[in-house]
Amino acid sequence: PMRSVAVLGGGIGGLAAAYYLSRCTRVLVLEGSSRFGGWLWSCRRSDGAVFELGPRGVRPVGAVGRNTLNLVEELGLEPEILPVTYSHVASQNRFLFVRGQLWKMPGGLGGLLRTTPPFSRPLLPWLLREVFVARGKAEDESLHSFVSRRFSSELADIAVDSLCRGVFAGDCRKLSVRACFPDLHRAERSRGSVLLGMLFGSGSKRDVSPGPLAQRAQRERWAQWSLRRGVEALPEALVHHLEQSSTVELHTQAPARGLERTHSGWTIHTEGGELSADHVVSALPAKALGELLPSSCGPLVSLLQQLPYATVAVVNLEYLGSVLPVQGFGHLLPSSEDPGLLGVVYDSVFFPQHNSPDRESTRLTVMMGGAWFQEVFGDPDQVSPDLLLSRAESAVSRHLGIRQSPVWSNVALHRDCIPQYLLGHAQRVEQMRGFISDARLPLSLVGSSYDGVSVNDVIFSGRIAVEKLLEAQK
Ligand SMILES: Cc1cc2nc3c(=O)[nH]c(=O)nc-3n(C[C@H](O)[C@H](O)[C@H](O)COP(=O)(O)OP(=O)(O)OC[C@H]3O[C@@H](n4cnc5c(N)ncnc54)[C@H](O)[C@@H]3O)c2cc1C
Ligand SMILES: C=CC1=C(C)c2cc3[nH]c(cc4nc(cc5[nH]c(cc1n2)c(C)c5CCC(=O)O)C(CCC(=O)O)=C4C)c(C)c3C=C
Repeated sequence: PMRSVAVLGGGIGGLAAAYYLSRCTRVLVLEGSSRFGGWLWSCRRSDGAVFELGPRGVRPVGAVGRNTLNLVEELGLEPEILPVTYSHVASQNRFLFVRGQLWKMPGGLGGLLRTTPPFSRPLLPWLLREVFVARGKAEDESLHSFVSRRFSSELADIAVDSLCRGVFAGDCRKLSVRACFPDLHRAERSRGSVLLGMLFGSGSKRDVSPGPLAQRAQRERWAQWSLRRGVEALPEALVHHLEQSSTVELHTQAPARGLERTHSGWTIHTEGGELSADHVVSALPAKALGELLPSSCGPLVSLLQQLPYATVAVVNLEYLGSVLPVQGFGHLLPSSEDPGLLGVVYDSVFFPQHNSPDRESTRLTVMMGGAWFQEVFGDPDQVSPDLLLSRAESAVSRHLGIRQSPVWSNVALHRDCIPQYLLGHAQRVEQMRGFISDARLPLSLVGSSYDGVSVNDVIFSGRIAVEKLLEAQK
């Protein structure tokens, strides 16, 4: 029988797993750093302004989106929620910076029928042609190759290249379509076409029934949401909830240093001594788990070590007044335009509630590096924050014509913050889980390293792991 579970890692994945576990067993959460939340990190200035250092918007769509909203409601966070609807200018206007200019991404039927630069042809004929393109034969394929084959290489070079930089900070020539956009892969497999998959469904996995908040999101057509005190309020509410429970113990500054198999489970080595647990839920980055496992888990360790990560520099800037020449969610750059500069988010457009109440200002976030970090900026340990700040300021000036200097800025270097699901990722994750099941290891894999990187995916991974664990106990 399972009497205790140790959750390693107190990011959103670990906290979500602890939340779902706390109803049925004793839980110990070990977080290595001095705070919970991992990459969910909101900088709250004393005047009330909020600047996001990590994620800034969560999408309410799909089973995973509904699941997060159900959690938000259960935690009593509904009064804190800041929705952005589909009709909002931030959802309608998405920009690309190509050949030295900003272009609005085409939308609606008119956008599909007309030639909309930077594309050289209307998009509709490419979409219609896609229905007749034969299924791919390979087990997995890069996103660039998938979109070039089924749509057009121009769409892959510009739109998909930029999109992958704005979600994975990664290179679409190396990222896996099956792992990064499983719906596209499934649509081709089941319907023979992405378009037909979108129209008629592609046999997606589990569903989650919407609670009242998720129903409200559907009714009001939310495109994304945040919280009044920033997205970090979500892990904070989870911690607060878990602290009330007599069966949960939470520790920060408690990094796991090693794992050893025992007859009934694991011994966990920490700086403060040894702990035991019947089951371990790892919500650590894969490579951190790889460093903890014993030599008997060699094949699993080698699979965990094959997952690379990208480093992103995040520069938050505040300008006095309303200085943007366009309104929208932000702009992305394809790698051919400027490999080191991923894009700029126009934070004050979609969440003006995070502006300082004392002055009218424009808040922007410049994101740099990603899969190109080393090539452009060199060793992350050596790069100076001043250089990153000046690259960010000059991008804002060049892309948006904003000549004034920011009145406030913050530079953060997020080392290895986002896993890169390269070709074969999904098969490797299957092999990892196969090894765990064959070796009967009391171990679950949760977090952004395996089944999706969005906040929604990571929370859902915690829920699924707990459900599988409890099913196996029956
Ligand atoms: C800049 C940026 C922007 C993003 N934007 C969005 C967005 O807009 N929308 C969205 O949905 N997603 C976004 N994401 C993705 C999302 O934020 C992450 O994928 C998600 O937060 C990862 O959560 P996690 O719990 O899996 O991992 P983490 O947050 O990495 O948590 C892992 C935890 O484990 C701890 N740890 C490490 N080693 C040990 C050890 N040995 N012992 C104990 N603890 C240890 C770490 O300190 C950390 O707290 C963004 C990510 C970044 C970096
Ligand atoms: C480290 C990874 C990410 C970088 C770099 C990044 C840059 C970036 N993002 C936007 C605007 C939005 N991104 C949104 C969602 C989103 N972003 C990331 C990661 C990075 N973004 C993830 C994992 C997600 C979640 C995707 C999902 O499937 O839910 C959103 C909100 C949703 C939407 O409207 O699409 C916005 C807005 C810009 C402009 C940018 C610039 C480099």
